[in-house]
Amino acid sequence: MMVDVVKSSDGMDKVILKEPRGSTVQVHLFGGQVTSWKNERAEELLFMSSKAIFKPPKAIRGGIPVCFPQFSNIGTLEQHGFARNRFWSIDPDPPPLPASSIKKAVIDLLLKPNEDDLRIWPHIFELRLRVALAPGGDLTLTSRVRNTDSKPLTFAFAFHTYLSVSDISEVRVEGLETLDYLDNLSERERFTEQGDALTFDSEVDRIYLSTPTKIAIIDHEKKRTFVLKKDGLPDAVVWNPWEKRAKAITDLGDDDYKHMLCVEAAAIGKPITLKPGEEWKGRQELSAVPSSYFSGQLDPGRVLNG
Ligand SMILES: O=P(O)(O)OC[C@H]1O[C@H](O)[C@H](O)[C@@H](O)[C@@H]1O
Repeated sequence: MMVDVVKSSDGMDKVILKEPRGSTVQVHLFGGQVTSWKNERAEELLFMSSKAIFKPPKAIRGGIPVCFPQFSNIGTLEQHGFARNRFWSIDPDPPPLPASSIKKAVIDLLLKPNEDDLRIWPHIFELRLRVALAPGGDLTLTSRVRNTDSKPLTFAFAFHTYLSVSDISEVRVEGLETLDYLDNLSERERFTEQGDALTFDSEVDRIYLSTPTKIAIIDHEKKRTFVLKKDGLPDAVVWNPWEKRAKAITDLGDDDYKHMLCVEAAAIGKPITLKPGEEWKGRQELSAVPSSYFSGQLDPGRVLNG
């Protein structure tokens, strides 16, 4: 297991995690943002925009930005909250790892409010992000928010995960059937998903409420399935901007929408409230499974129930 800190003169310091079979993860201290996750064949599993800007103070378009303490424009703060636009620090003395994590490459990042943050959001807190790469390449993100203030703290949270897909028209998402969702494209009106798996042929921007803990994202062309497991994050956002909106997003290439899908473990429908001294924990675990793993037969039922 290797953890390297790479200093950079442009302020974009990053951490590289490596496991013996060759998978790697890259985390930028700006935004506490995972910007790359590669399997042992060095294939990138996360989407990064062809026009991504690696320059503060704007969040990087791709990878896994953290939305905290607000999701989208649901609140008075900047879109998706300020955490993704701040410099985080490395915790040199993190709490001990559970025995099951001993073989992982791990880094703990911390975000505490600065004076500007306190002016716009008067709450003292500590947000810890643990990024862990397991032998074999599974990527686990664990966030902990501790209320270190003397009054209650209420927030929303999302791991805004941009998955890399070969062709969005060939992608299917399983695990969200029959659930209720808020449609961001119609003023967050509540709808119920029909029985079929989710496929894509136009813009999608939905907050699925109280989802199962496993979601499968099946990329037919690549013969690859991403399995997203989550804990403490009841909701799941699914977003693809499609052609027209992609063109309006300055740091997204015109055709980039074809190769990305955001599936985001989140707590939005019921914001989290912590009493003074309390701590909340949310976890998102990602694995990429080749379809040949299921003897050439993609069987998302097995992925979801296994
Ligand atoms: O452009 P950003 O602020 O990064 O937001 C990108 C997208 O994030 C989420 O997925 C929201 O549901 C979308 O409504 C939003 O467009």
